[in-house]
Amino acid sequence: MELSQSNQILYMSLTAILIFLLSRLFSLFWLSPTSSRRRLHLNGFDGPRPSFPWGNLMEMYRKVDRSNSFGISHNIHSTVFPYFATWRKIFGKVFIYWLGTEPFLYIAEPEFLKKVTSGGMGKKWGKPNVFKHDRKPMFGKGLVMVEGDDWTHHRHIIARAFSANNLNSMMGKMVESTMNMLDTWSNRLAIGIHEIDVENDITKNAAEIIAKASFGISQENGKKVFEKLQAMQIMLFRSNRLVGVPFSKILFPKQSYKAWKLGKEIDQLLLTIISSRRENPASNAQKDLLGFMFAENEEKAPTSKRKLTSRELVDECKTFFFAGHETTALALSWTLLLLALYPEWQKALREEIEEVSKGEPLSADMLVRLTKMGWVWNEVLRLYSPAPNVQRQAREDVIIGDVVIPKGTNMWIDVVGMHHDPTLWGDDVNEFKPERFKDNINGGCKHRMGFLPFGFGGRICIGRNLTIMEYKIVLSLIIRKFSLSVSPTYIHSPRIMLSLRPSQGVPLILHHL
Ligand code: HEM
Repeated sequence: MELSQSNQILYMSLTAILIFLLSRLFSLFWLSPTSSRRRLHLNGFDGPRPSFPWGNLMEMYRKVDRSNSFGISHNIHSTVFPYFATWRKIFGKVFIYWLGTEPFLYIAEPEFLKKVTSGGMGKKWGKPNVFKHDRKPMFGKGLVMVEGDDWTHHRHIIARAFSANNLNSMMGKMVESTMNMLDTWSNRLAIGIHEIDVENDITKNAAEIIAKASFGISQENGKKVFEKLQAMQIMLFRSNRLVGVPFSKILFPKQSYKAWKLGKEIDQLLLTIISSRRENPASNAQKDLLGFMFAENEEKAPTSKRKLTSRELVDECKTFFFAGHETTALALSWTLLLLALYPEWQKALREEIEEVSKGEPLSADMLVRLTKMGWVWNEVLRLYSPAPNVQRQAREDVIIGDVVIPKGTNMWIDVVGMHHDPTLWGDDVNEFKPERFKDNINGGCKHRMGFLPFGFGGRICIGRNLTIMEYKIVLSLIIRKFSLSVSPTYIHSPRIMLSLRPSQGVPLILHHL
């Protein structure tokens, strides 16, 4: 009798817990998104109808033929974002769509973007939590992800580590890695292989450069970190995550476990590098970002100021690797393709390099004088922006006049959409015309927030000086030595895989000059 009574109590308690959990889940994943949707709708934001629990993901993942069978067109927006292109025709340049149960405010209208983010509004936006979870193995609590006072503190220390002097001291590492890549290209040419998938090699080279620049790979542990970071990159890249869908991680347990395990190994190795540098201050003086952050952290920061912990330094090293190498490699790969397509620009840049360097090795001062290369850089970032979108999430209600963007709403800025918008750039928007940047740093865009390859506001990319330096060095070394033309096997198939990639590689035909 007593036993059955205690069984009954246990049964009732379990039922109560289950009902409580189910109602919490119901409220979190159904009631709360539904009420957000109603609020957004009342504030005039329309958009495609979401379904539970996918939101609009099913329409977004629908297969479309993305290859451009009619030759190479730079009019890529409807190829890379077919769903946005369709919804824009119906709902305009600002609307709401859903990733799972997460509302996203789509923006391809720079004036609207300015209104909701400028002045005091900037502080109301953070980074979307939904991506923080998804990208944790890559960025941890590095600069890309932190917010508030933590962000100010990290940004301050890291910005100083990225000073012009520090960056200049890294030039040698960039030249060294690139020369090794070019030697392998020469060897292939010597045995009659002229077709090279430059994207593949450029990405490996950029990964090596950023690893050297971030934490050094001359020692065993550095090399291991580099290899594991590359393995993680490939794995995360292959994983098809259902961002925003509740519990979607449990659908991919093997990948999640592998990413977690690799992440732990990388952390451990980086922690070992950091402790060995702490214990041996002589090796601390290494000219890489970790060394520079150490210097800022340990020596220059007043003792009263909080320092970056070893754990935070680990996350920053991973952040530099993931935020820095693929983006730079893509800018270079798209550039090589465009220079192969437009030999007159290849020639112009080659002449400029010779004029500036007079055959001498490049110095930091010479890089600044490669102005035409600067126009090409901007034009490539405009047409094929490696970072195709910028995101934020409202940390509190954002009120502009009568319109309220409720706390928790994510913002998705369609950079590709704005960079290809004829109302902002004119009828030649889809043409490769580097000279549009000749007398205008905004390339003649009618709105200063219409050209955003590096994001905007306080969170603008911290690595942009490093990346342009690497770009100019690698590109100069390549076009000084080789002529480039497009291989008949090239298929123009730009695709979004986190970044904007040539999904079938960039096979080019190379010849020694
Ligand atoms: C062509 C190359 C690159 C492109 C197109 C690019 C683009 C971007 C964009 C769009 C953002 C987001 C800005 C925002 O949210 O408003 C960003 C942030 C960031 N980038 Fe880059 N990036 C490049 C190279 C690099 C490199 C080489 C590094 C480091 C070595 C780097 C490190 C970062 C970091 C740490 C952030 C976060 C900044 C913050 O939140 O304060 N990036 N980048």
